[in-house]
Amino acid sequence: MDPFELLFEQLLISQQGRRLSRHLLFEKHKRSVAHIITEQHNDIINASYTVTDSSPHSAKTPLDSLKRITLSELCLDTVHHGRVLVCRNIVKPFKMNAVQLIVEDPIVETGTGNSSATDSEVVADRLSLYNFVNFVGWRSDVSDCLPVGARLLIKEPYYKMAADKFPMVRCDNPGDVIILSNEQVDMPLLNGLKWSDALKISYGPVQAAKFESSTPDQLRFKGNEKVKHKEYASAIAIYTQALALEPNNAIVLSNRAQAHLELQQFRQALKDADLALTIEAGNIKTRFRQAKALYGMKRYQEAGGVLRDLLQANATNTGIQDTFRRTLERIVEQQFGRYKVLDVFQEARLTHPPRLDHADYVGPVHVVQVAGKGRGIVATQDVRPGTLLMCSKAYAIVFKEELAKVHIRHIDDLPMHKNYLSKTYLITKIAHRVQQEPWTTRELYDLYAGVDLPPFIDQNPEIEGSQIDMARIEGITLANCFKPDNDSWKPFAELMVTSEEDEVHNKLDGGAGLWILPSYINHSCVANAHPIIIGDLMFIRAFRDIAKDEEVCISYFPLSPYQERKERLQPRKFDCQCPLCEFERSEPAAKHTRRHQLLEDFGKLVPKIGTGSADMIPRVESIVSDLRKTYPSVIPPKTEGSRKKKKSPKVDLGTSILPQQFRLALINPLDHLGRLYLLHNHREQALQVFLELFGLMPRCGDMVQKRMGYALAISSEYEALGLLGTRNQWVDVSKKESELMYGEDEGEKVWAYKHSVRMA
Ligand SMILES: C[S@@+](CC[C@H](N)C(=O)[O-])C[C@H]1O[C@@H](n2cnc3c(N)ncnc32)[C@H](O)[C@@H]1O
Repeated sequence: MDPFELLFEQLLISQQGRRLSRHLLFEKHKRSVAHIITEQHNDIINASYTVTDSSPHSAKTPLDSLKRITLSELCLDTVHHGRVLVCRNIVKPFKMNAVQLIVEDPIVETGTGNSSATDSEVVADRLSLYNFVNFVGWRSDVSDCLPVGARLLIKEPYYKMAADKFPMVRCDNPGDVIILSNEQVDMPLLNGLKWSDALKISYGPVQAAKFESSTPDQLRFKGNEKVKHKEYASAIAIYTQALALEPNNAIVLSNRAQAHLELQQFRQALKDADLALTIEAGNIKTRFRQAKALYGMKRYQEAGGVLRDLLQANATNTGIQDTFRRTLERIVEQQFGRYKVLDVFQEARLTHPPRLDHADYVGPVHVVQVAGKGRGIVATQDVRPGTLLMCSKAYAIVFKEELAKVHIRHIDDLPMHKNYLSKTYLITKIAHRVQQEPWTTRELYDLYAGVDLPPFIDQNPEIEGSQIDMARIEGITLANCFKPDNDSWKPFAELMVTSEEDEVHNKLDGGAGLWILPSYINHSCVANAHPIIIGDLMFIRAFRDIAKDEEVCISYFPLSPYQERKERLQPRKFDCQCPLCEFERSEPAAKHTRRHQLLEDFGKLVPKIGTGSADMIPRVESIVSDLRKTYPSVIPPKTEGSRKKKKSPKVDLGTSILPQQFRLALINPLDHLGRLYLLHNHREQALQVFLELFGLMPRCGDMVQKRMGYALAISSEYEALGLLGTRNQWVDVSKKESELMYGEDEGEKVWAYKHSVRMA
């Protein structure tokens, strides 16, 4: 450390706990910027989010009712309810975990021509804007959005001691920060206030009251440059400055619409395109942008109308043709629930990350109150197995492949589950979406947020401004997120407890996503519906007949023995009342204990079974035999004699769900036994085991997927025995299960595709 730095450090330490002087504020700021530049963290996505307390502050009082407070009046460790801080940014801000600025108070004009303070006496302090998720990674300069001289209003500011033991003004909710535009300088709150001349001294001829002095054209070119470099947020900020000078500039409006489209801010894009078209109605580029915005907002019919008009005048434009074709496909999906599932699968394999362009569909279901469960979903008519109940695109999603670049940075004493990369990143993504699209806040905040948070009660159909309530977003995420997985379904329910566990889980972290309508579906171990996630789309189909007004349930985890299911539900704090749970609860406790013991013994054998040693066969057979004895009506295993007859048993499609059929503890050991038999060429025994396994698995939850696999394994064994008729019968059974999962039209196609992919 050079002598100057040492001296500086000592100075800081001696000042700890006290407000930093302007000079030290600037020094500290400069050092942080230098640190960011050296570390070059721009490509790392910082997934940290932060809440100040268990319930982070977000101001609810309207601005008009707030009274001004100055920096010098702020008290430590206090949220200043009913107050608003008027301040001005005096540095190029940077972003680490938060956007960091230095702000100063205005000067009060006394009316005598004198001011209440001289420039050098004006109080300045640090302002940290957390959860400003516009930018990912670290940025040494974010002055495009918060330029030097920008005037800010901070609603109900929180003044606290930062980790470095110096105070700062901290704001957790971006909705509490108002960046004043040039036009807003006349608001009553600013009456009698003026700003010091210090900026001119530090930054040369900066106009303290203006963002930048350029012509609209200069700003447009500058904005276009930002677009070229894909810096869309900055481009929007610059176009906005241009529009402040020339509000009816149709080109700038149209360009800003394009920048919004790039950021998927469709509503803003539409607003700009609509306005630009009132000025210049015939502009094809702007009309096309308008259509794209409508498409992005899932207003496919309207988008189709605009595109049809455009095509009449521009029949050969391939871009418009392609968007029109896609729009028609979306209309069929949205209105009739007709998806080309196989195409969706292939799209998911080819798109990285697989965020797919498809419509949402709401089938014959709606949300109602369900006794003892809060809200739930019921069928609005009788539905058949395989019927698509809904298809939903994730509100936000993090795929496994995106995690490599994600980084978690610890700020406060974060609870351990926040170390779980994908959940943490998902929470910041959700916050980002709320910030970008505040009109989606209501549908998000209406979701169940866990036992500790009361229902969201803001009655506004559209919540004004962005209300980033990180505690609520966190609660909603933890209560409702699923793990994405092509062709799988695993809901994501576990909570992290220890750091060692986090380590293990981080390695297994497969991403996380939040889907709005599916979040209303309650759990049943013997669920009648099942979600399949392809890319960021969740398809939910009925697996059995569901009567009108019957509740639609999915299983939140794979079907497993009672004890395991009970443990999986424990963090969710409810007891499942499904017929299977009730049946198993009614069994004598001794049976559960015995099964549990046998499964533990089996668990210890698994590593040895993995070696494939033939010695393991009698050991597993013995455990299976003992497990059978713990169930009431055990089907006797086939005798050697009956197997010799090579008669195929009747195909049981398992459509009835009787709790007594569930001999779940047998599944895993039998699966291993079947594989061991195959490995040692005891094919007939393997066949008997697969047949039994198929019979053990009723049509619910993950069992359907497994039934498809076992039916196929059975068909291979019959083929080996030369019983081709029976083989074909089992191939058909396997395809039938696929139809349940992917629909009658597409089930067989997907089945063929999946098996060819598996073999490739
Ligand atoms: C994904 S949400 C389902 C929708 C929720 N019921 C609501 O009102 O928004 C999960 C929460 O619903 C409740 N829940 C789900 N299944 C349940 C069941 N079988 N019995 C009781 N409560 C259940 C639990 O509170 C659970 O944490």
